[in-house]
Amino acid sequence: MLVVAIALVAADGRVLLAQRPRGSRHGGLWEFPGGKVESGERPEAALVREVREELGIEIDPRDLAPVGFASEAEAKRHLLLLLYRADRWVGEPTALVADRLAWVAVEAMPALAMPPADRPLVEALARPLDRP
Ligand SMILES: Nc1nc2c([nH]c(=O)n2[C@H]2C[C@H](O)[C@@H](COP(=O)(O)OP(=O)(O)OP(=O)(O)O)O2)c(=O)[nH]1
Repeated sequence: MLVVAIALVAADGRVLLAQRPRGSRHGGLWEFPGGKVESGERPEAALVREVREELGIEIDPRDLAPVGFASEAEAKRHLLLLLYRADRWVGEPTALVADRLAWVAVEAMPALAMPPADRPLVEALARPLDRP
């Protein structure tokens, strides 16, 4: 299963997380907005579609930069999760699907309940901030 997700980075460095609806798989956990890539769909096009559906914002695919990926064995399938980042978008993100949204400092993410695959991605996101 190929999933694409986005780290929307605000001017103050905080990143948008979405809380998965209670009752769904991983319900209540905080994640990067995104979703499954459909058959024959370009990953970047899937991400542009997902943020439109879930957040009501528009992103130019040229503003998507790769951060890293996670490869995670699940019970009945294998999850390949690609994380991109974007510093530019049009519109104000709205919780159209998630229970709620929050702008979170990357340093605060390890304390949040997130799906296991997201842990290495949070580290990848934090890495550029470690540089002098
Ligand atoms: N969008 C997103 N999905 C994530 C993250 N981490 C993680 O393990 N996932 C998993 C949860 C879901 O199984 C899948 C995302 O697909 P989706 O959001 O379209 O899935 P869905 O609710 O339909 O869930 P399901 O069919 O797997 O039950 O990737 C993340 O940071 N962002």
